[in-house]
Amino acid sequence: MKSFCRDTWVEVDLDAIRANLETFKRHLPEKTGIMAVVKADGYGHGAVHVGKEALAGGADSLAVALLDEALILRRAGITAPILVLGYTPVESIVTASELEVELTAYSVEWITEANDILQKNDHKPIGIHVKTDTGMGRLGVRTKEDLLAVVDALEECSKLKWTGIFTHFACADEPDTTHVRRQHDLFQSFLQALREANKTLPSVHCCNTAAAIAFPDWGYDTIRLGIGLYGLYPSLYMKERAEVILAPALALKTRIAHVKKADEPFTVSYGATYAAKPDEWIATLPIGYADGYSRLLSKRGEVLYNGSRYPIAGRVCMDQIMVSLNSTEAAVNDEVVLYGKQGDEEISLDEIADLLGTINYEVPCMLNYRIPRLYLRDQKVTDVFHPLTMK
Ligand SMILES: Cc1ncc(COP(=O)(O)O)cc1O
Repeated sequence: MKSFCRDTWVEVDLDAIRANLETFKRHLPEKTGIMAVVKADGYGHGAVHVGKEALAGGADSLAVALLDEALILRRAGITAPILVLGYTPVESIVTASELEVELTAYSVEWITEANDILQKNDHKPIGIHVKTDTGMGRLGVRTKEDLLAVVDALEECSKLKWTGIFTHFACADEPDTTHVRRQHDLFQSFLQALREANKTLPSVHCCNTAAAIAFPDWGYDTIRLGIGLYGLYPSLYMKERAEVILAPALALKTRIAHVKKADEPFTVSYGATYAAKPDEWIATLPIGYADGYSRLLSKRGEVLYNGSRYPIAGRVCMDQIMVSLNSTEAAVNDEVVLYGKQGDEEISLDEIADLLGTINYEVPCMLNYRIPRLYLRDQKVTDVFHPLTMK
């Protein structure tokens, strides 16, 4: 029995995930590992399936934003190292210990309190990656003095092990490299300060996708590969550089739920903002803004049918959209592509991002629990996960 009852689905090509990983492995120095970033449910692609595929393809570890996201991966049987990149409230430290997940820290007070909590009931020790803020202005220590104080505090802890030091770049995807080079110089000065204090450095990492493409020799021990793993470029500039060729892994598809030909003019959707012309075919598709298909695509977005582009007619509804097929006759259950390729045409996530006035990262992250994910290998469905009906 099919595990979902509405003919709208995301397809994730696991061969593309694997190929993108291989592309970065070839691009990077041999000694540099890959930490697959699968936060935000794998940028909307499905953290468990993408995480398992990345690890099978040679990634050394996974990264998430939240401890709760690490919990889902552990529940799915993933035993590989997982780093939580964001802030974790110290009250959750026991959960991290039980899950054997590494956390990010940058505060002596947090470190001391975390260690006290773990010591109280002799919990398992956990690994800590120290975050340095070299110019992202988000999380991390900002001075050598604070960095040394944090590392000294860690070395006093019996339940916290210093296992990493990292920073995050704000502008690595831009043509002007002034900011990213300034960040990297500062990061290097932090590393030098630690060496001068006779500290043995643990795992060192600083590159996201953009920095891994532009500065592969900044790979250090590992890179944190996010958007590139999914076959998307961090910016148009990085796409045009084309130093690495990536394969988009995600497609969004649906089937026509209803179709009619206008014998006489009629209006379409809320607000009656679109008037169907005589002999125009209007198809209704079962997807809407409650699925994460933005209402901002009203009257702007297009879909692919029989390998051609057709415009959305009127306003995107909560659960449905209408498209104008012009004079093209269609039938219920015919397949329509909302994101992805059909024949020689493609509606890319970059195109959708432009229409929405955002970046490609956000587009797949918007696709939510109402849309099942179908995982493909050799263009055949090998697994289905439906967040709405499967726990
Ligand atoms: C700390 C951190 N590190 C790495 C990433 C991945 O970035 P890309 O998706 O641009 O590769 C995100 C992030 O928040």
